[in-house]
Amino acid sequence: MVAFAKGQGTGNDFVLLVDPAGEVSPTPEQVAALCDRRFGIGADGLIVATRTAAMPEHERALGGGAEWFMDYRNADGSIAEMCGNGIRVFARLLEEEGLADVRELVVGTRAGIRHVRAVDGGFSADLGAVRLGPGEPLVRAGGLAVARPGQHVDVGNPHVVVALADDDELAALDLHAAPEVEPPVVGGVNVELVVPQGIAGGEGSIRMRVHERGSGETLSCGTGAVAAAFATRHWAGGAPDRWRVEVPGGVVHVDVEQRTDGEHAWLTGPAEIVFRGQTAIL
Ligand SMILES: N[C@@H](CCC[C@H](N)C(=O)O)C(=O)O
Repeated sequence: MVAFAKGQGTGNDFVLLVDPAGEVSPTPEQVAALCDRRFGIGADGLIVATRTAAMPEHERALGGGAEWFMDYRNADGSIAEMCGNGIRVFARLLEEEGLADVRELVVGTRAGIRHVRAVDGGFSADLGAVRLGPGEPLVRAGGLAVARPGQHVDVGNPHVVVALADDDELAALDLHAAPEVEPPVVGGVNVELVVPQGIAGGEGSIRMRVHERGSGETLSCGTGAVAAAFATRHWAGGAPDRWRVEVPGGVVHVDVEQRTDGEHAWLTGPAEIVFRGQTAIL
């Protein structure tokens, strides 16, 4: 039996393992079994907390500086570079286990080093330089009569953001099947469907639903909220720098920070561990 924790951030939920020495190495089939909502624990993804020193290839690529590595898998067992909600839940787990000082935490990920800070009610994470991609993919989603143009956004992992006309159109979407993106993105893509709600007092507001690569429709996606904020800000002409993103599971905030390597996104939101147990799946 292996000890696990279950955590969530705005309803994006994760099975978490603490595996300091990197001994567990779950197979894709085991990840899918853990995340299965009927036969397993149930989650949108698996997060394994491992000491970076136990993962020499990642330690070399990151160049040191991060004691802990967040190894992220989607619910279907596929590997993802980054998880914006997951990194806050990861920080909460390390805090509760007494394994790190989370007032200022440095985390190794497949997308690079990420900085996380404890704030009132949750955590803020610098998700790095966000890049808008070229081209205008066409997206077909269940419930939309015609294909809509999208915006590629790289948040360390790939996203396509599509603007919808209004909240009724957002509510009527059927995201049981993955939206089709044309031309297709090799390796798959996360798709955010957004309705801009306006700008007031220097803060933009968006409502969003998401279909995550490897997990299906989820109640929230942190990197997706960042992608949605950056695409909407781009469509609005490059401002404002603070965004409120409402997802089915709650609200997160995105702040844009100008840095020498580009515009960084700070993602702020809640994170909690909801239960712990032992699993026979591993
Ligand atoms: N839910 C996450 C993103 C998880 C990875 C994503 N499904 C992918 O495959 O890139 C988030 O909060 O960012």
